[in-house]
Amino acid sequence: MERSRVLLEAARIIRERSEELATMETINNGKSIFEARVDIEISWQTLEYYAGLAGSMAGQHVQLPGGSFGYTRREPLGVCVGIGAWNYPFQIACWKSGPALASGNAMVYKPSPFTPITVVLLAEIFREAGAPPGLFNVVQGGASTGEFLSKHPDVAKISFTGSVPTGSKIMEMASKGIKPVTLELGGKSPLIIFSDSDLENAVNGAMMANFLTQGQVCCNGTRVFVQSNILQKFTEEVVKKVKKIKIGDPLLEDTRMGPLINRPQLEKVFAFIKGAKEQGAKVLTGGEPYIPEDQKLKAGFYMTPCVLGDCKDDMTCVKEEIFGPVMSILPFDTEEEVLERANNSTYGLAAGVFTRDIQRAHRVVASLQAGMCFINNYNVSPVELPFGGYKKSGFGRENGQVTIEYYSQLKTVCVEMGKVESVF
Ligand SMILES: NC(=O)c1ccc[n+]([C@@H]2O[C@H](COP(=O)([O-])OP(=O)(O)OC[C@H]3O[C@@H](n4cnc5c(N)ncnc54)[C@H](O)[C@@H]3O)[C@@H](O)[C@H]2O)c1
Ligand SMILES: NCCCC=O
Repeated sequence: MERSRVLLEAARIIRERSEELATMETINNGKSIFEARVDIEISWQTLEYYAGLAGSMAGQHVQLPGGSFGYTRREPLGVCVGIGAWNYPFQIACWKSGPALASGNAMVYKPSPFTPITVVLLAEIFREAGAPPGLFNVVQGGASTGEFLSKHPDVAKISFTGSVPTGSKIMEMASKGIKPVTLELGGKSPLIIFSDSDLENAVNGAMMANFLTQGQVCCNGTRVFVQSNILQKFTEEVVKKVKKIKIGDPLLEDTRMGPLINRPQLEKVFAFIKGAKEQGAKVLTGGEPYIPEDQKLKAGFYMTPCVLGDCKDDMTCVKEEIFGPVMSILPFDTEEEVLERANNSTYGLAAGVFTRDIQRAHRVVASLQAGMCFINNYNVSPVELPFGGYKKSGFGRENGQVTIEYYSQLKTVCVEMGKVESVF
């Protein structure tokens, strides 16, 4: 209950300072203030949710023959390391620290060097909320700092959010110390639109699946499979909407797309688009540098959101995570065919299906190889639901009750009420 009170107070402070924190997050990352507000809301909800679970952690009592019994205790792991990506800096820190602290651990958190600011505010908030000094710590730095933390003998667990190659290195380092890891990695998720869908809903779902945070979202549904008989109509509607996305100063109320995180990321996205064209895809809209009129924004890393048509499954833009505002549209004919193609990926973070046929919706998600599946929506993140990947998208979960298991260990106590029956 003591942990719960600290988390609840931290959530209250975040709520109270939400406008300031959202503004700082926009400056930190470049996402629109509109989206940053949602991130901050999800963040305080996360702390509230785990505050609720903190007081209810309990073991099991098990009766054994002869009056003997056993019981289990759920115990903290110790010092947990959190290593975060730059796309959701404050929210990722809350997704990790909420369950870690609720379970009785301490945390050392390393944000991405591209977004170092807001997690420091989170550390101040935890202190103000009554967390003892040293319970939640921030260490700034890049790869070498992450490696130092991952190899440190005093660290009991590593929770990592980032790319597959770095995740693989983290796992290797953790294996040397036999440390548990949670890996929240990248994705190339399928979004399947059946022709019986509510078209407007499906188009809105595809927009949500591709263009939040300048397309730099791990679970984005970037492989949009559309049933052939609605391909033309769907594509026209998507392109119309994408052209209307307001790009510009992310601190302005009506902006929906700010700059990408940095120059290398922007160049990487352009290289994917160039490669897509060379492999035969057609740019239906966007994919160009965008120079805002406002003088102070001219050096920003802006681009116009892009839709690619005439895509094929074996194109690089369809197989690899782009991590930018680029949607690839792929036609399909049958359910069986689309399932096979959707699952033909080394990733398995998320997937979505739009259909009015309820049986089909559940049948399809049951066959999708993805940890987070959406039916008739995409990219909503309720803290009550576990989030995480299959295959190379990682393992372990964030959010939901199950995450407590990833931040604690189970001790079993066996109690003898009779005499020891020695065989010697
Ligand atoms: N599954 C999820 O929940 C989720 C959420 C957000 C982002 N992501 C993924 O993250 C990637 C983008 O983020 P990124 O570019 O920051 O990823 P990244 O792997 O380059 O870096 C992530 C973090 O790891 C640190 N790091 C880099 N090299 C390291 C090393 N050798 N040892 C220890 N730490 C190291 C970085 O400094 C950063 O803090 C994308 O692939 C995206 O899909 C996944
Ligand atoms: N909605 C937050 C998803 C985090 C992945 O990038």
